[in-house]
Amino acid sequence: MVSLSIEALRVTLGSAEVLHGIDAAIAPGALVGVIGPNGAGKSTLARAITGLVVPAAGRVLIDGADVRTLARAALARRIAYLPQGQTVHWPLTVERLVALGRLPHLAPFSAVSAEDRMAIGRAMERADIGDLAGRIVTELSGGERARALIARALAVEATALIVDEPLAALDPGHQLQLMDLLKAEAAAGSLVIAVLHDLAMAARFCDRLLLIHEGRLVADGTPSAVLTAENLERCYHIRAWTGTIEDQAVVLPLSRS
Ligand SMILES: Nc1ncnc2c1ncn2[C@@H]1O[C@H](COP(=O)(O)OP(=O)(O)OP(=O)(O)O)[C@@H](O)[C@H]1O
Repeated sequence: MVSLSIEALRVTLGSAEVLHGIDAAIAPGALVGVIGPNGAGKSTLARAITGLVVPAAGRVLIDGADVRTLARAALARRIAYLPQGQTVHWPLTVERLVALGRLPHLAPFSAVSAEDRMAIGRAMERADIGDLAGRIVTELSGGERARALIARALAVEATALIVDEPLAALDPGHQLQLMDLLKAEAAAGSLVIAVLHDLAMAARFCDRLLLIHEGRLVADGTPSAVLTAENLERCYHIRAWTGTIEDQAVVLPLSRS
């Protein structure tokens, strides 16, 4: 069972320290949301977990191994990562793009196997993009492209999945579908972390929220424990209505405070 441990993590970008000592242990089975205002350090945390930024201090362990010591391909097989606002510059078909998710599994110059093709098919089905398979990625709408990129991350079939603001380009139906999918991935035993701006989606779907503010983890717990009036005021400077509708948690930002 995959496990992730973030220990006293400090990250400096340019001349400024952006993360000031984050500690968290994350296990599979729960959908973990990372929330916080713009510039809080959420993407930097996601990048540090995936070994893309070097900590100034502290470390990130996956299954007890420091991510900085793992070879890129080995790490890419363990952690699938969908960065924020990713674009595609090459006129690939959607199916070819999704197939790129299998790269960490391929030996140099080897062909895609039957197992890879099955993983590609599963990913396309889960992201609901079967009808886009032959389309050229650069000719897709923003939301269609976002779903194709999600499928590429799913095609890795890694034990951990980290997605950074995956809802931005999606319509409400596909937002709900993606959150259902992330929840199902977690329930099936994956370690799933989603950086989210949508507090309503975070409240409704996530089992645990990490609230980052000015580079510090200021709250860590269930949505109702984290999305308190005090935390929303302190970190987002907003007042919000929180409650339940049809047994679903709802957070509705009302005004700036
Ligand atoms: N390459 C860089 N060099 C210097 N500072 C950077 C760099 N990248 C990010 N930062 C700064 O680090 C801080 C954290 O950025 P980060 O992208 O992690 O925030 P975030 O919480 O993901 O924000 P958002 O919600 O706006 O995406 C910000 O103040 C940002 O300006």
